[in-house]
Amino acid sequence: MPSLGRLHLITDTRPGRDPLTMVRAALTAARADLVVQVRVEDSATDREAYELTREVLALCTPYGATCLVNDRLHVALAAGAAGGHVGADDLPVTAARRVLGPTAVLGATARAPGTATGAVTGGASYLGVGPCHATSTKPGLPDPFGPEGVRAVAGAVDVPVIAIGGVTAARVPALRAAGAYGVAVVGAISTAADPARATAELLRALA
Ligand SMILES: Cc1ncc(COP(=O)(O)OP(=O)(O)O)c(N)n1
Ligand SMILES: Cc1nc(C(=O)O)sc1CCOP(=O)(O)O
Ligand SMILES: [Mg+2]
Repeated sequence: MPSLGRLHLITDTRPGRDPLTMVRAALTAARADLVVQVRVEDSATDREAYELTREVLALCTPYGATCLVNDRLHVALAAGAAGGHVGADDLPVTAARRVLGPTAVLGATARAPGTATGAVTGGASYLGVGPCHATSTKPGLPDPFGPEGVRAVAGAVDVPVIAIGGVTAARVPALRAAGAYGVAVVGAISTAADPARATAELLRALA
């Protein structure tokens, strides 16, 4: 299984956003250290998800960066991505692992230690743990649980924990101290005036 990068950039495909420009900018700063997770709106078609994934892969490959696909594992496989990420409304982790095969990267969302240990037993290679802080990027999330929520999950598992939700460079040290291996962001890069610089700041905070 490939070693996992510490900085995960999740594509921002809300209306008016330009995910490919954001990915290009982040790659210039992070190169092989970046993991790009292709996440599309639920209303997007599989064809749109596939085409975006192929475009993201074409950007990532020359840098040696990793491309994952959120939710739609058939798109990940068809496009040739390194793996996928599933949560409570997606395929169960054991089924996702069967779909992707033994060597793919498989992320699973875990908000509590019990879910986390179950996901690892089912074959997750990393966990997305959040929301750590309040976020306006995704509606309907439970209340943020801060670094202490990350600590509870990280203490229960032996796979990398990727903290998500309202993550900024300034918040990275506390999340790392709580046991996060890395972080996943949307807004910290996609809404930054200078996305490449924002990426470099996140990487510095993670080092
Ligand atoms: C790294 C990471 N962590 C958590 C999530 C959230 O996944 P999920 O709970 O399935 O919600 P959606 O992203 O599908 O709306 C994630 N995508 N990545
Ligand atoms: C897609 C997603 N999932 C979350 C979770 O907690 O499961 S938080 C989130 C959005 C993260 O965006 P931002 O970095 O802009 O806060
Ligand atoms: Mg999902």
